[in-house]
Amino acid sequence: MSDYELTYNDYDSREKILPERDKAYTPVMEAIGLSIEFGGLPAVDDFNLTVGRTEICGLIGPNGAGKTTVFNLLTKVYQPTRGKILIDGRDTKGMSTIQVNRAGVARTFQNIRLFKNLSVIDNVLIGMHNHTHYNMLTSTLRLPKYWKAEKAAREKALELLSIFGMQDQADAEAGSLPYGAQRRLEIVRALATGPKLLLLDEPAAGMNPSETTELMENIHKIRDTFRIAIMLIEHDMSLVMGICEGIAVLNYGKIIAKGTPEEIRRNPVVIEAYLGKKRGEKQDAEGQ
Ligand SMILES: Nc1ncnc2c1ncn2[C@@H]1O[C@H](COP(=O)(O)OP(=O)(O)OP(=O)(O)O)[C@@H](O)[C@H]1O
Repeated sequence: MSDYELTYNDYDSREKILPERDKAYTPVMEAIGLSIEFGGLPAVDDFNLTVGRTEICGLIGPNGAGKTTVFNLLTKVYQPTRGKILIDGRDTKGMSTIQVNRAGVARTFQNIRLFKNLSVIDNVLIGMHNHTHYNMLTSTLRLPKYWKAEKAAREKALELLSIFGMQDQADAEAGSLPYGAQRRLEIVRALATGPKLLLLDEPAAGMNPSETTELMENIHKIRDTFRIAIMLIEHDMSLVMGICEGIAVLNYGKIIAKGTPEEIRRNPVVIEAYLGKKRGEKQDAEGQ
């Protein structure tokens, strides 16, 4: 048995890759023995992962490995067959997608899901409204408290848009934005829900290299400004290796390695299962 096999799912070893600064705090997310089956086939199998409060963590693996399913479990789109998820130390068993969002988990999707006919700022305000507190009467009668809350929400939305330099596009129709800007808007909308853990599903998909570099800077900026954790699924290895502090590698629903970018890069199991497969795919393509 190799060293890697010994440590895959060893609970204590999961703490070892947390950034030093996060070790004294309750992890923002702990998945323990998380599993889900579809039609008797495991899509995610005994998934164990701890994410530190301010960590940028990558989830990588070949197509169909189970990465998006993990995000769907963390956001309660699916309930697990076995195992549990703690958010900020709190068991999320039985929570709905809205409840887990209120508990601090927000996400973006592989395929952009904006309200394309609404303005940029309205898309952000929708994210915020889950968390705006005034009663039906205040809202229906447009009482002063309503206008005060709306003004504060608008100011906050503009501030969030300014992270990506998008405040001047606030009134543009979301669907009219270029592709990269729509992806950035999705991140702003997720941030508007005030998450402790932001899940980004392939944030760099379809972006050109300069947009990707800018995105990497912005992911850092978001983490540093809001002091939150970010977990991302990404096929762009330069982005993953460039910004993630901890990386987990999935293959056929199982974690086959966890470690720092450097550890992952030289892990023979990963090279075989993931990078090796890519090389094989490339050879197939070249052979055609
Ligand atoms: N609702 C579902 N019903 C049946 N099977 C599902 C369902 N959701 C996911 N799966 C299966 O679970 C497995 C993992 O899929 P998933 O989309 O999580 O992979 P992935 O790693 O995100 O892949 P990619 O990188 O291509 O997005 C696949 O075999 C998929 O067909």
